[in-house]
Amino acid sequence: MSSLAALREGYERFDPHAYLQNNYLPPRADFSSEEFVVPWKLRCLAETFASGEIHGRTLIDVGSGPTIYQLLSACDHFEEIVATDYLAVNREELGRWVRGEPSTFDWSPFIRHVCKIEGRGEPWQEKERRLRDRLRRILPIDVHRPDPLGAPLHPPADALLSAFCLEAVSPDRDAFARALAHVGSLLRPGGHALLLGALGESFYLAGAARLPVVPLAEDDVRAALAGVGFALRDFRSYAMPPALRTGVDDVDGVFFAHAQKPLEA
Ligand SMILES: Nc1ncnc2c1ncn2[C@@H]1O[C@@H](CSCCNC[C@@H]2Cc3ccc([N+](=O)[O-])cc3CN2)[C@@H](O)[C@H]1O
Repeated sequence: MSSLAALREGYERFDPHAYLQNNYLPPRADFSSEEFVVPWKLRCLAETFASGEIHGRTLIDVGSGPTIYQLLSACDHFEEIVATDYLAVNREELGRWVRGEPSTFDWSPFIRHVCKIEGRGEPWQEKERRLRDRLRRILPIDVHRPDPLGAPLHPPADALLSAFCLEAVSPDRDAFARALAHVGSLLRPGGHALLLGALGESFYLAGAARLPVVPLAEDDVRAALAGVGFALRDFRSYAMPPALRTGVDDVDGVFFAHAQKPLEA
């Protein structure tokens, strides 16, 4: 069986609720200190969007999984957010949240924290409403296809965001670089790409699923972005403290990269 086929089979056992518990409840989702990983991720995104430089009509989120936290600062700067994922169970989880259906994951601690660090005194319910209003499409995606959505995105995305997806669905660094090139084709020339991902991770758990991950070093991310011709604008990394090494994966750290697709193709 090819490594991609094995990955696809592994994802059939992916449990969104277990995944959310593993990564988006304490201890990792502890908002008491910026030393914890979730506040660090939210700050990277809030600070990047605070410049006002990144805005437009459409932002696409690649490999959204069952999470929306990654869109909380972005949603103020785009008319439409397009979420995507490979698994129907994740797309359905996102749809239930957008529709405000009961018994979906409680993202309010994340929304409150983002409103706090954005410092505009915005009631968190307004941010929640804005994201729900603007998250208008939830599409299937396969980053291993040259045309990940199966058809071009109209209009092309003005910005692309992807959190913890590409390294978790690529058997090796070359596949990671190819997936980046594929998703980069969804972004208009001059558009901004924001990537969050795992460093040094070789596996993670999501219920019955144990998924392989290509362990990346910072330079692998930089090289992949250079390889697709994107200009690196910002690169930050976070070292996972022992208290957050809970056994749900073997992540050494997290990276945040802000890059820009050149105007001329
Ligand atoms: N071919 C495909 N194309 C696109 N998406 C695909 C494809 N196959 C699966 N997918 C889709 O991609 C997946 C995205 S979730 C990937 C999880 N990444 C690893 C996990 C995440 C995580 C989160 C937070 C923190 N932290 O410290 O804060 C650490 C870590 C490290 N462990 C999943 O939604 C699947 O459904």
